[in-house]
Amino acid sequence: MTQPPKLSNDCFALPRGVDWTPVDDALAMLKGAMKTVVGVETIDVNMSGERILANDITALQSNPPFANSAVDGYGFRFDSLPVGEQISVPLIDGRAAAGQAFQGVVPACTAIRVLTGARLPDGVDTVILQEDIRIESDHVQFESGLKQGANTRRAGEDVTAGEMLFRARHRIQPQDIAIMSATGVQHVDVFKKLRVGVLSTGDELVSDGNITKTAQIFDANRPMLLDLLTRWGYAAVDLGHVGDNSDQIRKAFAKGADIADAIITTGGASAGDEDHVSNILTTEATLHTWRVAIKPGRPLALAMWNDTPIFGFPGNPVAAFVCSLVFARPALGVMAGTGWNAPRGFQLPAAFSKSKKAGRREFLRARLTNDNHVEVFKSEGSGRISGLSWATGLVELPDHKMEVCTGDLVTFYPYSAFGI
Ligand SMILES: Nc1nc2c(c(=O)[nH]1)N[C@H]1C(S)=C(S)[C@@H](COP(=O)(O)OP(=O)(O)OC[C@H]3O[C@@H](n4cnc5c(N)ncnc54)[C@H](O)[C@@H]3O)O[C@H]1N2
Ligand code: MOO
Repeated sequence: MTQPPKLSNDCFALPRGVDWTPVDDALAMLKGAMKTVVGVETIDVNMSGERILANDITALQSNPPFANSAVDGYGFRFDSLPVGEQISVPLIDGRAAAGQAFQGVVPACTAIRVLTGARLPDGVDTVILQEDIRIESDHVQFESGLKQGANTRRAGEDVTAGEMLFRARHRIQPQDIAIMSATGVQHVDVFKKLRVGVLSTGDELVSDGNITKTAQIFDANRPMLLDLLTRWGYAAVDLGHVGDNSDQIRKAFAKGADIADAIITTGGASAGDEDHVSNILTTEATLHTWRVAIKPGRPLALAMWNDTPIFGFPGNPVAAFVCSLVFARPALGVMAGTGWNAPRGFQLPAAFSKSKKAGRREFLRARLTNDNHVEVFKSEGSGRISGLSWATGLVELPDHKMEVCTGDLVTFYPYSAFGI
């Protein structure tokens, strides 16, 4: 009688004889396989948040466009001032305010009222704060000691007309909209939004309404991933959910490939009796990588359905989330036009200790303690969704590492490193 295999009781063990793909190899494969698939459109700059520039952008005018006052005060020509410790110059009629330029030339050795943002009148190159003067007999009086040009902003001191603001492939942030607007850029050429379909699979799932059968659960992955994709600036396409049924899954893939540029599915990715996603992708699509040495997320499929990439992620929500950040994010970035963006992590001391198997990369839900150590969530269970909200990022334990001790430097990626 043949003996059963030795007990592993570790669904993350990397069994002998299976070709486990290291995370870096899977990422390199993805990087090589992806290309930008979206066209270009011209849009108003004020609608361009999170969009990806298709061309370089240069300033159409300088910022500031003209020399102006940085404060409310009094302006004069510096080198016309009388010499001495106490200075007194006549105040002329008129004033310069933001949006209301003074018409005329301020005579030498006189001062004029100026307000913050006012174009510097001709004949003025320096401004004194109103708090530093007194006015007596229509004269502005103050102590010497100012520098020429004080309290003024030079034309173009921030950006000059023609200067490069952003390179193509830059993802536009709110602050970018400010500098483009300030420098007269009103329209930008951006890549059309990448359309990414999200499909949940599993007989147990319920999307809306109430759970009616004893073995049903609410679909957590699809709303999470749709929101994630929206935050990344993509058009998230809800492909709904289908049961563990090959025909339904096949139909959903075909529909998804018609209306989206890429598809993320969750569930059915491992090799169980009802894991139809893996079966279909293995037999009917071009499967690029399968069984990646990562925890969570070991059973994951990266496949091409005709020309449409399908990311087949595990059903466990934590694994679906982590795999989306690690694999889908950079790959979708290439498809959408930003190029491959690896997350930037920080080396910080661990507030935890842990043993792990060599040969697989692990991502744990993590956050920073008050003294900037990295602490991890109490459980590694990849159905423990609440830990994703407890955490403020992920800690990455490298493939080769077997032991992490308190105080060891570990790589912490705040969620913002993944664009969320
Ligand atoms: N004998 C083994 N069993 C399992 C292994 C293994 O190596 N040997 N690996 C485990 C790991 S790790 C994972 S991850 C899962 C991956 O399985 P599937 O991708 O086939 O996912 P499912 O079985 O469909 O679902 C797993 C789990 O997640 C729940 N789920 C699925 N979709 C959703 C959703 N949209 N919202 C909320 N929860 C969802 C599902 O009900 C299951 O509980 O396989 C393990 N088993
Ligand atoms: O790898 Mo499974 O990834 O725990 O949830």
